[in-house]
Amino acid sequence: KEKVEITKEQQALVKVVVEAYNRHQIPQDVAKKLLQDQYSAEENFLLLTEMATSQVQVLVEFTKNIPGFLSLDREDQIALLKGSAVEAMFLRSAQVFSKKMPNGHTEVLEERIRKSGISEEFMTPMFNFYKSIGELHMVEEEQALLTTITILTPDRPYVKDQQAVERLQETILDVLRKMCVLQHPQDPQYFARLLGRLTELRTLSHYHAEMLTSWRVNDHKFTPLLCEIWDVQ
Ligand SMILES: O=C(NC1CCCCC1)[C@H](C1CCCCC1)n1c(-c2ccc(-c3ccccc3)s2)nc2ccccc21
Repeated sequence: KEKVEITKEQQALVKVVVEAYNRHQIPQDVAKKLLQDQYSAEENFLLLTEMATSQVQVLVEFTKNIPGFLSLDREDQIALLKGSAVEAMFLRSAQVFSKKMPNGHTEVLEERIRKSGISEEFMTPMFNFYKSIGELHMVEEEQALLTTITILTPDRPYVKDQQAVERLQETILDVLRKMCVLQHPQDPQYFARLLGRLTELRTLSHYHAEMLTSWRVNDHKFTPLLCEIWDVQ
């Protein structure tokens, strides 16, 4: 039975990433806001564009703290941000949805999202993903490292030096694998299941542009930043 141990520098890396992840989180209040009132499709669309815009800004700040990210080619940094922003948004949404809430609140939140204006056909894949993330009961280190692994995906469009990104991603994968073994000794498949969620996340993210254009509102207005990130308009 191999003795798994996290090295000093790996501990330091996790600390930097988790602190940055927690520091750069948009206020959790989106769930609270949604629980307070039932909004119209227009108000929900506006809320999403506001949330998404601040999430992208937060993501940029977060990546500055990923060891090695700023040493990548500058255009590759942009390509990684552009390529992972939607996935990071769905992953964050899943984590917000899976947070422990008082009895009945999750059901209300689900109802509000179902009635938010997103067309029906996307609800099943979206909530299947949210629930599969919830079932993992990830600790915050796992959430932060999984988001980092998503950002450091080498095969995003327009990435030139894929090897450099692969090296950074492998560093994070290695420490996450060890943490999973230590955190979930009874479940040797846990790390594999965690990575399997990233495949589900990529599939869900394929629908994002259609989810936006089919939102039940008359006029779909996007900020220039979101046009960049969301491949719309
Ligand atoms: O505010 C939100 N998400 C924030 C994004 C940034 C990070 C924090 C969370 C939205 C709201 C949904 C209801 C209407 C208002 C917006 N949200 C979603 C999304 C469903 C579809 C989404 C999407 C994204 C991109 C493209 C096409 C579609 S996001 N799932 C949630 C689960 C729990 C709490 C909120 C949740």
